[in-house]
Amino acid sequence: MTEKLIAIVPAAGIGKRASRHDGDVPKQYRPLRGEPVLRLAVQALLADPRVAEVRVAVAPADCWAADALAGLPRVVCRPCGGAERADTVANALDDACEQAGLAERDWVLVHDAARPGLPALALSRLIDACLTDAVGGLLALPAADTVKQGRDRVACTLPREEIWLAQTPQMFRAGLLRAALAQARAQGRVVTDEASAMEMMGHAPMLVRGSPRNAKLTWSEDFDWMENWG
Ligand SMILES: Nc1ccn([C@@H]2O[C@H](COP(=O)(O)OP(=O)(O)OP(=O)(O)O)[C@@H](O)[C@H]2O)c(=O)n1
Ligand SMILES: C[C@](O)(CO)[C@H](O)COP(=O)(O)O
Repeated sequence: MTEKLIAIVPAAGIGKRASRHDGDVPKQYRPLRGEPVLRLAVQALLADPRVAEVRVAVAPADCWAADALAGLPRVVCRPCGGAERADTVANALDDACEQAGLAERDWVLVHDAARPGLPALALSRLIDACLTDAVGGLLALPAADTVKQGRDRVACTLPREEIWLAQTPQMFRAGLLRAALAQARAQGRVVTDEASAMEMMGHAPMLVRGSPRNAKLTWSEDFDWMENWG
């Protein structure tokens, strides 16, 4: 592999939906099976030796990341957090270019700090698929249930063959992703994942099968079932 592959982990969120009380630590620092969620997410990325470095983007006033990441190899923690997830990722990409010489054609895996269960096989499936692709792609799960559209009442039933639920990591070339996030920001559009920004530029990211184990901790009760998942 001639181009470098690095990972960026946005970890600057406050975890509002997962907090039980005012003053709770953000969800990425809460323990799951005895380890901070962020540490588990970073370890999952480090499991693939092709990942040269994991750059964790935290809020400028963060006071938990250093402990959560202590002793892990190939990890850099940077105060790049922004107002929205996309701002954190864009800041971290700029920082990686300036600070670590990340080049336009290098590959970047963006992975949520709040996804501690990424299986090694799913990660290597994504990397294998994207390395030979012009654009890149993302892990996602095909819809398993019948899919309804509507708010309080069903407006229609959608063809589930075309519905995928986006996960992370999402893997793109650094230059293309930077341009896509900059364009979304300039147009005032808030994107919730990297693929959305790429789509707005006319690209069609590859859908690579993810894993139910790679679920995101979003709500407080997610900690209960993930803790007990054998
Ligand atoms: N300004 C932000 C917002 C989110 N994230 C990160 O993006 C990931 C996925 O976001 P989400 O689950 O929405 O986390 P939060 O924004 O923290 O959750 P909430 O919306 O409930 O506050 C998390 O690892 C979170 O730390 C980030 O780095 N910077
Ligand atoms: C990027 C993401 O994990 C894809 O599913 C997700 O969109 C991020 O979380 P949010 O709840 O949309 O903020």
